[in-house]
Amino acid sequence: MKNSLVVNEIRVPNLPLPPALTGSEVGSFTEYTVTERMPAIALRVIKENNFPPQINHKLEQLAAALKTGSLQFLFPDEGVDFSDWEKYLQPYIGQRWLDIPWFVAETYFYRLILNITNYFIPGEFQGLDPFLLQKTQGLEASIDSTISLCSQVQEWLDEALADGKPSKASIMALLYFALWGNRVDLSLWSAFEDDRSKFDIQNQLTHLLVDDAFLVSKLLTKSPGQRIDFIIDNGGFELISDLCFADFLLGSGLAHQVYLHLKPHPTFVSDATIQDVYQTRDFLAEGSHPHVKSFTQRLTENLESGRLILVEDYFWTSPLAFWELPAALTAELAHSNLIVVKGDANYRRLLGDRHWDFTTNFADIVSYLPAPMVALRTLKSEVVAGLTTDTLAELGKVDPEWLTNGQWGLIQLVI
Ligand SMILES: O=P(O)(O)OC[C@@]1(O)O[C@H](CO)[C@@H](O)[C@@H]1O
Repeated sequence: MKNSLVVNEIRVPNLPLPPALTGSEVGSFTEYTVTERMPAIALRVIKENNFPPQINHKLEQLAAALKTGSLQFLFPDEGVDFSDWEKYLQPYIGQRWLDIPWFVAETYFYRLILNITNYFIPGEFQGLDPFLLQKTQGLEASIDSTISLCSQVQEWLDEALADGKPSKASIMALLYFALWGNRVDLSLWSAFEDDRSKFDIQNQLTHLLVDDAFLVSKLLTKSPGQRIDFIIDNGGFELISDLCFADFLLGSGLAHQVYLHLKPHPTFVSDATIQDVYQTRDFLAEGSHPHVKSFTQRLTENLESGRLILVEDYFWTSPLAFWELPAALTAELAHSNLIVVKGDANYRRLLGDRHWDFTTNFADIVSYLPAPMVALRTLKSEVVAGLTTDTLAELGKVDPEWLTNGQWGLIQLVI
């Protein structure tokens, strides 16, 4: 962990911290999210569930408060993190949702939805995922892509067995799938259906702002039998892409153990929990395609043997910056040979959701990490680091919405 500072036993970036994003930035995507997208998410919870009127009324009040209102505190519930949230919110109580750091507002917004819907209260709605309908629909919509990906992984595993080692091309392809997972459809496969190892990489590469995929494949093939840790993002096909990647890492011998770090409760609508992994496995096991069935059998074997380990921690649903990782989690991740950080919200956490100059050296910010890390992120928010001025000039010309439309990606490795 080069050039990181130690402050109160927490390693922080050895750079002055820029201000955090807030919803009060007029005309920003952050403002649009807090004033439009988040209220719509709260109202959709009403539509997609059968909560009683008193719960629905509180959800309507929350939706209305986001635009101009002030933060309300959690109603007492039995959530493990209840007292932590009292601490997190202390500096912000009474302030407008728009004026507090966006990452605090957003992580808290989802915790408040669970508070309102009695997720942590014994009774009819305890443990009920308010976003379950969207997660189920996402799974059902990804069947074709899942069959294609499981068939391709089977082919790559057979090749690795025959050649005595996995190909870098297969590792890179799985990195691209893990990156674009939440929008993959069959259009990603090459026009030549019979040669799926070359799925539409040309399109991928033109939309990658930083592509360290080859360097990651070199790191993974340098010494097989490693421990790889995934900081997981969304459920649905993105989770299936991550599970396929883990399947390949274990099946090809590149990894002897893979950890999946999941959310301890539903959040950000589609973020995956341990329960989502089992529900995804069970859903896929019901299918009849042989490659999907063998994938789910290997998944079960890897879970039962302890080669694939599912863990959760309330840090991943907290508003804390990645550099505020608790000591126990830092010590755990220090055992990893590579930490794979998935998605936009986890990337925002890596950077503390702050206004870094986009050309700031990415490694200088995330220098606090206890192991090598690769970020796989499609851009959906106005936070980024590690770009060149040429890239920025080009992007401004070709796509003014490049920061937030999810059409551009990063594979950024920090050793
Ligand atoms: O972590 P993901 O699922 O990739 O993206 C989640 C997210 O970054 O997307 C939205 C921005 O569009 C934010 O509200 C939220 O933080």
